[in-house]
Amino acid sequence: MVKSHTNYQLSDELLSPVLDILEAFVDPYLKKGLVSAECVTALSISDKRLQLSLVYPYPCMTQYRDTVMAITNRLAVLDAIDEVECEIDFQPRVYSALPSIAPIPNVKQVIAIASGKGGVGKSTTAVNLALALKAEGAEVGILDADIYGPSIPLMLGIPNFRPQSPDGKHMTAALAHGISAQSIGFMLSGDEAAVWRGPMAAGALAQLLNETQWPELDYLIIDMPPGTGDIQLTLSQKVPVSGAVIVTTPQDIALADAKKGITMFGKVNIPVLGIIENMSFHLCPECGHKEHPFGTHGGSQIAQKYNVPLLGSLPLHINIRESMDNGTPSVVSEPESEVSGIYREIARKLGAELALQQVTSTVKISISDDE
Ligand SMILES: Nc1ncnc2c1ncn2[C@@H]1O[C@H](COP(=O)(O)OP(=O)(O)OP(=O)(O)O)[C@@H](O)[C@H]1O
Repeated sequence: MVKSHTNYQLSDELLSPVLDILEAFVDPYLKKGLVSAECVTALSISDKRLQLSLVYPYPCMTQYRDTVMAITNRLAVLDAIDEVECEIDFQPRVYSALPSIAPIPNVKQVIAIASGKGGVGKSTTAVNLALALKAEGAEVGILDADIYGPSIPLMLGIPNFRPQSPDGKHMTAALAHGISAQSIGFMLSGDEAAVWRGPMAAGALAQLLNETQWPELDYLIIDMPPGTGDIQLTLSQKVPVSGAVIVTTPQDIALADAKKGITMFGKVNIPVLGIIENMSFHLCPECGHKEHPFGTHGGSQIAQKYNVPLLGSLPLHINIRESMDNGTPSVVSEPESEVSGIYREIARKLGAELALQQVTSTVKISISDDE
């Protein structure tokens, strides 16, 4: 069946085997064939040279080369095709789990990164994840909503940035390592925000979010304040969030708090896209021995119990801390390292989970239309 968003200019005779081959290529993250996943947008042929356009709903630029090679090899078995020219693009939709809240101008999707408890590495994960999404081809911004300990200015190496207001209404965002950033830490000195009560803090954050002049962004990452209290709840109700991610360590206490986080997002109808287990294991730099200082399998157990994906597990690694302290997070300072590979894998999974959420919500709408 030819869908409205597709432009297939092949004879029926050729179209059918080409689509069969593309459908047999199952995307590892969407878990569907490329045709069912609606990634195949255009097909044409001239002089036995097939032109194929793929549009992914999640960013996966580091995989393009392998994907093109694999597809080309499979299509080359057809006699009618001598060469394949494959163009790949990434185009997320505008999507919020809370459609009653006005969208943020220029921002397609908002991802809240939360933790039930402080110190589990939420900000470290949020920053590396934002940079990993960028490395996979997305335009990304990050809002430091960790009002009682804004750490993103230091983590991105821009502690002295001060927003400007060219129009007297909006503030500029900082640009670091290719991503945009805004933080209460750019405006307040020392502990000024630490004395704010919940509603004041949530109000200030909503203002910071809405009054920032964000450039065109595919994803805005919000580094939430740690915990599951009033500020987090209010913030979740004021921001058009597309989905949330919970960062935890495998420790019992952190896991108990992560469960509270899942429950909190459930209350405000924000889907939890997955759990990231941080400081999951320690690799001895001397002998390579793997230790589990905070216990084992905690993240995967709660992921299973609450039926949310475990997006990935990060080691406790000195380079993660040191590169953050230097303002050049692992994903940019050591792009070829195993740790950066884990962050990029999580970024692809997260983008795909968001895309799948939208499919689920579209299905719900079309069912009610038929009634
Ligand atoms: N996987 C890791 N390996 C080594 N150090 C880490 C790792 N993750 C985080 N850290 C370090 O742990 C400390 C706390 O991390 P971070 O500030 O990201 O936590 P947080 O959960 O955001 O804390 P809070 O919520 O209190 O602001 C930092 O010094 C950071 O560099």
